[in-house]
Amino acid sequence: MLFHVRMDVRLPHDLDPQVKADLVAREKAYSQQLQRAGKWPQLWRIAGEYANFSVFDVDSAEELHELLSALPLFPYLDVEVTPLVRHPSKVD
Ligand SMILES: O=C(O)C[C@H]1C=CC(=O)O1
Repeated sequence: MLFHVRMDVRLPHDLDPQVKADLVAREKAYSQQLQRAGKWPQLWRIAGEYANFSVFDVDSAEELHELLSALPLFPYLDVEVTPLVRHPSKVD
């Protein structure tokens, strides 16, 4: 199942810089682990925003929820999920 996910990162302005650096480093490592596993095949920065458009390829909505909830930045993310289905006009 494919899901389009928009994540807006909302880190507090007064967050300790060391805590922020650690969170971002752990987020990067976790996201790259999921990308290598094929679970997170698309990751794009939205130009001019601290936000991304992603596509997740997972077995279920429950799995997507598990993966997203485990993101180190999850407490600081606004997340919008859109389930995707194949378009009838899509050429293979
Ligand atoms: O920066 C972001 O968009 C948030 C998040 C998504 C992947 C990652 O490494 O950080």
